[in-house]
Amino acid sequence: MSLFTDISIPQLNITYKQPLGLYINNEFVASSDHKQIETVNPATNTVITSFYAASDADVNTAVTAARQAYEQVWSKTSAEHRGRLLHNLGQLIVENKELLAAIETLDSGKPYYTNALADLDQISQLTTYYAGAADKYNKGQMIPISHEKYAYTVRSPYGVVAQIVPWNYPLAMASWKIQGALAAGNTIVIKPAENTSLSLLYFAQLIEKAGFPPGVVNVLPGLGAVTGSSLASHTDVDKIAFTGSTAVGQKIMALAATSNLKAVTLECGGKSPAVIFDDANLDEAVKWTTAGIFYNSGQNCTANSRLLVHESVYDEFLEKFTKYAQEEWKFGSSLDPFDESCTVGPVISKAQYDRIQGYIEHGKSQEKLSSKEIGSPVESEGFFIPPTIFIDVTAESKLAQEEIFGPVAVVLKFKDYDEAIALANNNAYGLASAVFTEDIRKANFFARDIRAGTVWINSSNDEEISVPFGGFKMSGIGRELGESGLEAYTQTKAVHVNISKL
Ligand SMILES: NC(=O)C1=CN([C@@H]2O[C@H](COP(=O)(O)OP(=O)(O)OC[C@H]3O[C@@H](n4cnc5c(N)ncnc54)[C@H](O)[C@@H]3O)[C@@H](O)[C@H]2O)C=CC1
Ligand code: BAL
Repeated sequence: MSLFTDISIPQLNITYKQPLGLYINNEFVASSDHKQIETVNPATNTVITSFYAASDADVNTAVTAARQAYEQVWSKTSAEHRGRLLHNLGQLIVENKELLAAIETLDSGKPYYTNALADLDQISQLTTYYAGAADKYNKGQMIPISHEKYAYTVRSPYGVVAQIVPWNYPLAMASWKIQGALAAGNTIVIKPAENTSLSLLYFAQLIEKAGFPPGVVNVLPGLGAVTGSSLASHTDVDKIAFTGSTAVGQKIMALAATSNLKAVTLECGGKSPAVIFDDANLDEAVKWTTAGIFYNSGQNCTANSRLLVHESVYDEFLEKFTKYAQEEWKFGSSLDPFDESCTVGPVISKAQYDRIQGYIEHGKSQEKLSSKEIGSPVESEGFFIPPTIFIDVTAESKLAQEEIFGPVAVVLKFKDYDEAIALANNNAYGLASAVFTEDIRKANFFARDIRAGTVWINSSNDEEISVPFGGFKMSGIGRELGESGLEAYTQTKAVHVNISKL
């Protein structure tokens, strides 16, 4: 199989050259065993192309390249220069914005105009942030001890870091990891999700163009259980950062522990509550929470998939929510994510489609829950699931406890603050939360009492790249974005300086 292929996207009148190889030492190569993975367009369930899948041997080759690059070049590169190369990368991202977004839509099914272009805007913003941060945040401390001794600390990069990312925000999740790790002075081996590798493979070409030396960033598409596991257990990888399901995060943490006790950052699953109190601005709450569950077809780890509503406004909220969602969150006229009217695309795969439909069927047939289909089911080869809400759900419901990761929310009722916070915390996850109230004390009591890594007050899912992101409980370990995105890729070295004369 060739290392490149031409791909056409007629909806945007684009034809481009798609890399299909592993990206090691700033060049594309075939996998050692020539194994390949097919990637499918989720809107049509048709094969787009196949690309090479990295073997254990390829992982070792890439890690060796990253190690040599770190020891011989990158560890001797100034923070100012790292920032300058990231600035170059940011300019190339802007120049390639529309094409990168189009590849993302083709491969993941996310709507081009409302989602993919917005992902690229976030990527540009965070690249600029880390380009500027590289020579500013990695400072240590000077610690005077005595007349004849002082100490200082240094924020050292880990060295070679492995990164594994999911399919819901392919290039954004990769950029959350790559840009911070580079700014902090590490070299990288990153594995995209097998069902959405095309955008990162195209993006890899920008690495060399931006001036990064060979081996600084290596991109290894491949199967999670093969390439991913190999990275997690490799003894010459100093740190691994993962975004994806909690179940896989636990496997990775175990491999990290038993291999070489490498450092770990885990961004895992969520079942985030949005709590609407009786004094909430309901129109605002509806606007934010419909986006909070239906944006990206609900494939959002911080999706507010549990709606907890005070009993006195429950019926009014449900009526407003349903009406607004029917108007704003829909497949569009042609079931095409490239259509400007599309705000809800297909879910990523047949496997995810079946998994989500399983939850919907369970809710209806096993738990006899009432549901409202915001949109109508469609006849399509694609994996389109209409936005759905289940009402009058109890805390013990399978649909209230487990992550569905699709355009499906559950609505629960509460009578007072204590019941609301108890319901909100009654879950194994703790990634994010939202609260809607006009009472500043109640809002801050909630922010204090909720066990979640992110709290949105009178909004939902409006991320900021300068604000730390990560979860409590089974939602993960560590933080990304903002200064955390640099701290996560450095470790502190303490130097004691004795100037006494014995
Ligand atoms: N906290 C966060 O920021 C995010 C969390 N997620 C969570 O991820 C899940 C959905 O994404 P998926 O891609 O299905 O997750 P997943 O865990 O199946 O896959 C994520 C990545 O892990 C890799 N992988 C799979 N098995 C592996 C193994 N045994 N060893 C090493 N790597 C392996 C996959 O190839 C992929 O690149 C949901 O639970 C979602 O909430 C997704 C995106 C962001
Ligand atoms: N919204 C970005 C975190 C995620 O991947 O879902």
